[in-house]
Amino acid sequence: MAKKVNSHANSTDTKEQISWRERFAALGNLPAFFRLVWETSPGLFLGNAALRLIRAAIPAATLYVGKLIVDQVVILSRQPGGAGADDTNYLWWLVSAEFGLAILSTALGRAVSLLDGLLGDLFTNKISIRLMEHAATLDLEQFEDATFYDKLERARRQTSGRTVLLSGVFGQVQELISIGFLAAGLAVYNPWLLLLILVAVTPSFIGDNYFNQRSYSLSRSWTPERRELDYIRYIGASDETAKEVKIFGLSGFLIDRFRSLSWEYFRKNRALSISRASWGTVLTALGTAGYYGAYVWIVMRAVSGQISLGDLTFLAGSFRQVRGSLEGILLQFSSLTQEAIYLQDLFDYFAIQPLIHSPGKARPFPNPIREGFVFENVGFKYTNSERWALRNLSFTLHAGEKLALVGENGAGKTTLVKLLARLYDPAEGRILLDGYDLREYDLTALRQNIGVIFQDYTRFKMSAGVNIAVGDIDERTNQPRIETSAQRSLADTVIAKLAGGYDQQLGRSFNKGVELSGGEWQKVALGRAYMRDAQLVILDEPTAALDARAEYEVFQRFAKLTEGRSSVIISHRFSTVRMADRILVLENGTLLEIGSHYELLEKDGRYAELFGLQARGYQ
Ligand SMILES: Nc1ncnc2c1ncn2[C@@H]1O[C@H](COP(=O)(O)OP(=O)(O)OP(=O)(O)O)[C@@H](O)[C@H]1O
Repeated sequence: MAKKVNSHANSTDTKEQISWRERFAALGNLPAFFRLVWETSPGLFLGNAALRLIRAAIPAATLYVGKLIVDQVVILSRQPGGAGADDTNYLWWLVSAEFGLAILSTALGRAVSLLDGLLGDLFTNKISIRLMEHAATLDLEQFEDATFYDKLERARRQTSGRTVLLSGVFGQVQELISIGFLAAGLAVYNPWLLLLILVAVTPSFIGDNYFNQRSYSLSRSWTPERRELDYIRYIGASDETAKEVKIFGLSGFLIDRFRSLSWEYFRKNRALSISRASWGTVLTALGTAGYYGAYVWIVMRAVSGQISLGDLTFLAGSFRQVRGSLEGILLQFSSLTQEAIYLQDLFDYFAIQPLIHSPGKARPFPNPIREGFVFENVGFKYTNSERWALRNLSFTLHAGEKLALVGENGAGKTTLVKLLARLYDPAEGRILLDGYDLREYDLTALRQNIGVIFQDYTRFKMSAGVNIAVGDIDERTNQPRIETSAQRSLADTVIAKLAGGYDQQLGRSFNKGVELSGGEWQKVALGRAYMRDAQLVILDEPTAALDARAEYEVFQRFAKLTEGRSSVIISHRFSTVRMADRILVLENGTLLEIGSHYELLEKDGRYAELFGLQARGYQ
């Protein structure tokens, strides 16, 4: 599976240096990016573009009006005897026009930032939702892959940072149009001026590109460490870990780790920032020299009378603006390509496809299940592990049968359950349901028909009712059903004690949240198993935290309520296990023995040994 994940990876995944070709290639992500922005809000997108277009024309227009003003002033001042002072209508009209342009420019600037901000917020929400939607389609195995996590982390960072790219690209286009207007004016006087500008800004452009590339490489190569920093920050200051951090006195250890890791990153980043700032100063000075060279040329032409004073102000102003804008564009270009490369991470993440999915033409799920589940030589190995978690496993879980799984820690019990629910697919052999491979059935139907409560079930920091309703979330408003499920799992007595009843917020993270004890949480989580009419109910050590009386009662009820349905129970308590129709004993991922409690005792094998051990402990 890791191979599959990696095969989607961009080539930049494995190396930290990005070539120019890759930079330009990354720009290919822009159309897809703009499609996403467009889908976010066509209205805001169009409005933004239109306002920016108008704003792009303002600098050239302002400069031109300025030129007309200067020329007019010169004409009027040359009129004999101050006669010009009486003929100022045109002049004032020009001044008002320039004033109007200035006001318009500010207003448009504000409007554009407003639209940028709104569009950016909507876009961030949209990407966050897409991120979650996509995560929901992916395989559990993909989540357990460190490369995947790095990719997910980089993609997640895209959700907030992409608005920079948005206004960046829009700004670029606006600047380009602006330059077009101004350059046209310059070219009328002397096209060489344009060339001079290009030459003047090139050094700082190249320099900036170089440093952007290095900073991207640094940040990318530090993705795992950054994740670790986030993780340490979280466990160093979270309600879930506070207890152990205090008791074991872990804060010093955590802070030291955070300090050394973050300091190392800071050091590397600082070195880069300093050399970037120094080089930036030198290279920009070259650009400034180019500008003043051209300025001298323009001034000399004005002195020799070849151009008017108005022309001088227009040319000098245009030249300064074009240089500034061009420098901005070229600088932005390098950060734009960098942003576009970051975008690649986002699209890479969206491109990861789950390997576990429904077949094109799915077989209808049997209702009721007639024969049951048959494991045929099933073997499974976790991606990040060399060991077989399960191997050569063959047995049948008959329809309506109650099967208990027994085995030492790490024997493979939970793994077996995950294969039944198709959280993973076997690497070897196959699992049949009523004679057909599990992979031939619709995945959603399969999951709907299997209810699993895992030992590491999630304690959702939500209301008590929702914590039960997650067993069948579509029924979350079905209060009678939630309450019946709670009664069946003994959660009703827990909830009766809560001030807010079923609406009581659980966990301390949010306002007025109440924390439950381990056993109380377990009773609530167990309620999830009863929310749906699953044909196969699996409880993976569901009673480990329950007291003896509660456990006995839970299983009595469970046996009664799942009568006629198949169930799998994982437990280390033999008082529970012996209630099952058959018991499957696993050792190191292989089947050691299978049979009823009495059959296995008679056999006097591992089960009998373990049962004897526990029974003696109670004597
Ligand atoms: N996500 C995982 N990635 C890699 N290895 C795993 C993963 N989950 C489990 N394993 C390994 O697979 C083996 C079987 O684990 P499994 O959780 O199925 O055992 P178990 O019988 O349920 O144990 P326990 O009684 O402790 O719950 C163990 O060696 C474990 O280390």
